[in-house]
Amino acid sequence: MGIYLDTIEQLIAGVEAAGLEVMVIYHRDFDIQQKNDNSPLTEADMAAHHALLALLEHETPGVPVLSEESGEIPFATRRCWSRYWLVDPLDGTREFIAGNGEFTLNLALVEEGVPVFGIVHAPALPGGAVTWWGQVGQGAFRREGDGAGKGEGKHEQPIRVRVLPDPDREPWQVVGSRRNGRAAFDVFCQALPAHTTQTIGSSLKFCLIAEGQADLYPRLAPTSEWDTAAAQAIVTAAGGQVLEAETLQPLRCNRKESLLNPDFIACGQRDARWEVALAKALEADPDSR
Ligand SMILES: Nc1ncnc2c1ncn2[C@@H]1O[C@H](COP(=O)(O)O)[C@@H](OP(=O)(O)O)[C@H]1O
Ligand SMILES: [Mg+2]
Repeated sequence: MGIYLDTIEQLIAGVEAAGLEVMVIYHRDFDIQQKNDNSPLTEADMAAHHALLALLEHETPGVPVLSEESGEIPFATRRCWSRYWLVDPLDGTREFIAGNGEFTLNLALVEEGVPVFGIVHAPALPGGAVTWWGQVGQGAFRREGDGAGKGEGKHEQPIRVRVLPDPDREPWQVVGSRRNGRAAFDVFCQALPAHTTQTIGSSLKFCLIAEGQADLYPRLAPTSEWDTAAAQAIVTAAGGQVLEAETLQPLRCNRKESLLNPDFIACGQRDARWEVALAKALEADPDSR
């Protein structure tokens, strides 16, 4: 079913506007609270949450919305949703607090458990704001600018994953979290052919794969469905895949009571050499993961 182009333009404009609200808070002092799971929550998470909920209600009235900052919605209710919005208003809250710019606003449309459309907006990158978006089967795109004229003027570029290079000629590029799952990431990398690594916060890791700047993102540490759905749609639309680590089947949403994802790997292309490395990392002592 997906979503029409004119609605996509309105949604991107709305996400950029929410990004501008977030940036106002980023540049001033802000409150930080602790959530029940001990993760931090800032004023910016809530400002983006409210802005994105209002946007979705306006653009697609009647389509249910699940946001990281919504109250819990029982599985008995959600399992009846054939189509819904899954929102992470501010992914990389710890990076937002650290002030390193590696945070994103995330909007995914999920149909029958499959993320089919996604927007990831990074308002605070060193070169200025960037938005990635993609619709499965119709391509993925990258545009620069914050929606208010800053950094604008460059055309939207179609993006595509890159062909996995011969590592003897060009090392594979592997991306990982700054903070989570470092030990398992290292076990995985040790079993790979020639490669370089980069750590970066939030769903930006997937966007690097979608635009062919990275080849692999192994995630052998917890995430929730809102952390991955928008970026999975973009990676898939760009020709890549996001696969459960154990089964190498595409990651799916809304299949169970818990919203936690299994371990997964995002890739531009499958290759037996990294699949062996992944199996080794999964076999490693769980305490080191
Ligand atoms: N123990 C845990 N359980 C569930 N999700 C976790 C987690 N530790 C980290 N995360 C998720 O990892 C995200 C950060 O990813 P990364 O480490 O790649 O930057 C967080 O996003 P939020 O900032 O939206 O909370 C959070 O959802
Ligand atoms: Mg998140």
